[in-house]
Amino acid sequence: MSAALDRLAGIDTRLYLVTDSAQCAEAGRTVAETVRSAVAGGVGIVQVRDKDIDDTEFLVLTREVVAAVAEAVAGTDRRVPVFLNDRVAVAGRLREEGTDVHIHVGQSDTPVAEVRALLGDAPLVGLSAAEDAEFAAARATGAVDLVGIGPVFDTTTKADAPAGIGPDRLGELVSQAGLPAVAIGGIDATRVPDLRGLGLIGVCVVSAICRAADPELAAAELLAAYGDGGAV
Ligand SMILES: Cc1ncc(COP(=O)(O)OP(=O)(O)O)c(N)n1
Ligand SMILES: Cc1ncsc1CCOP(=O)(O)O
Ligand SMILES: [Mg+2]
Repeated sequence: MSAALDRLAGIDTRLYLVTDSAQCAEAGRTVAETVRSAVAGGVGIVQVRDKDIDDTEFLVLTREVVAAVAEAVAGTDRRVPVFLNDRVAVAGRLREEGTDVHIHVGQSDTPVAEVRALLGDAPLVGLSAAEDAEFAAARATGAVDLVGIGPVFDTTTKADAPAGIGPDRLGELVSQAGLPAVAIGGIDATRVPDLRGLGLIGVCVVSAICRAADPELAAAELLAAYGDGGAV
């Protein structure tokens, strides 16, 4: 666990934004504008997620997001990593160009060992996991930096998501995980207090920021409600 935490050094993991291009557009903003504002409000990790565009469009979108993060952190010592959802080939292309991007994969996506074979040791790798066998397999690879557990609450953002597991079950899973863990699914500022003290390194949101009238304010409110996450 401590080796995995070492690889996250310097990152404020408490608030992790996963982007949704359609939700940002409905709110009247680009993804990049949303990310710039949310990072200014305190988001410490960004994941680019869009299931409706091809790799070329995803490459362009990710470049915009990387630039938005750089603008938001300019003049500070903040390290705000950008993860790509699935798209290992796009991540490889960006890394070859010298852009420091990272990868999040699910259980049905490119296997973690393959991600490492393609991208090497440097990028952070996140994996969705929700049961003991998945955590054990993740630990056995020695290649997973953090796990995403959820949905913790019901969500409409991810079409194929199962029902929320609730904070109590989440707490059990976090203690089984043996890896740094973030929670995802249906999280907003009213629910964040229920996720304190569960041993998480942070919470992930999509709609709570992408649909917000003011992403900077939404991020600041989420962080105020989460605080230090509660004593681990
Ligand atoms: C941080 C984080 N945790 C979980 C997920 C879900 O990933 P996955 O199960 O691969 O589902 P899709 O996001 O690909 O629909 C995530 N994206 N991020
Ligand atoms: C990508 C993903 N994986 C599990 S739930 C989810 C979507 C979470 O979206 P929201 O924060 O809007 O409920
Ligand atoms: Mg996936």
